Amino acid sequence: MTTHYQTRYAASPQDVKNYDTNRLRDEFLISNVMEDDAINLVYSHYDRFITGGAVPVKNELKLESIEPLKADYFLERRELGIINVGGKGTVSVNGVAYHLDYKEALYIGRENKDVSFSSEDATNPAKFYLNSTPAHKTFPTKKISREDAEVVELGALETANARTIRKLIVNSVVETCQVQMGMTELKTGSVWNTMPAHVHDRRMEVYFYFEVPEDQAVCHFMGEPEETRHIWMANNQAVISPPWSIHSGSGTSNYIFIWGMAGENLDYGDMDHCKINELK
Ligand SMILES: O=C[C@H](O)[C@@H](O)CC(=O)C(=O)O
Ligand SMILES: [Zn+2]
Repeated sequence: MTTHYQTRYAASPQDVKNYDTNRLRDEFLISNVMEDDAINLVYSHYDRFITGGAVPVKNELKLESIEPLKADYFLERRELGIINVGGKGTVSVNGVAYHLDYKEALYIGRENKDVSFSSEDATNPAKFYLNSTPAHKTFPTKKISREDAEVVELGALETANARTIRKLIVNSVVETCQVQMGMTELKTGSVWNTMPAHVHDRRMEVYFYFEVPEDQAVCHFMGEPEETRHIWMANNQAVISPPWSIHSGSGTSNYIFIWGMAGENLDYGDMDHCKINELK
């Protein structure tokens, strides 16, 4: 068995107010995303968004359906976004090979039966980060290289939030039903992401932190703007952000993270910003 999955249910902000540290982590933190020779998946009831990782080392890994989908194959009614955060690797889609270098992305449309993952070099395996959402239509599979990304510079060194946003799987770059993904890289000396924070009640979001140095951590903030909580996170961990929650982090060093979203619209800019001095 190389595929493991967990189910996470959706929670009301009224309930989450009462969660202690462990309960908050059990509901929202995804601690084991990347495991050698395994596909690890978390099926969230927020927009039925699946977060996962595939790390082929000795063997090629096949994307298999999981029980909650009640589908003959994984992408029967779903689409999939992938970003490689490891060594060079290949995603094969119905026999067509897509080579993904570090930080390159692939969008796979609905109804592709055979998807498998392999690494070029077992000593430096590919680490495929996966986000999948229900899809009503089949859009073409497309590789998105670093040059294809829409790039935005945000923040400033003075406020420790200077960062580069690379929109990889967004509707100006590739057609999707609902999944959107991109990558945000903090400049050296900058530690704050998504500050000023925002919410978008129309979409849930998942953050996956990587390139966090071994002895450092990211303190991720969640919750309604007037009722925030924090989750300390290590390298290669993901966190689910409910639609009603802010999603913003501060690291003890700089780091990179992948954001993935799904929900009501595909409008990246549709955010309700919070005033920094009004956060509680
Ligand atoms: O809804 C959009 C997402 O939260 C991220 O793209 C925000 C982000 O990467 C940042 O500001 O650092
Ligand atoms: Zn957001």
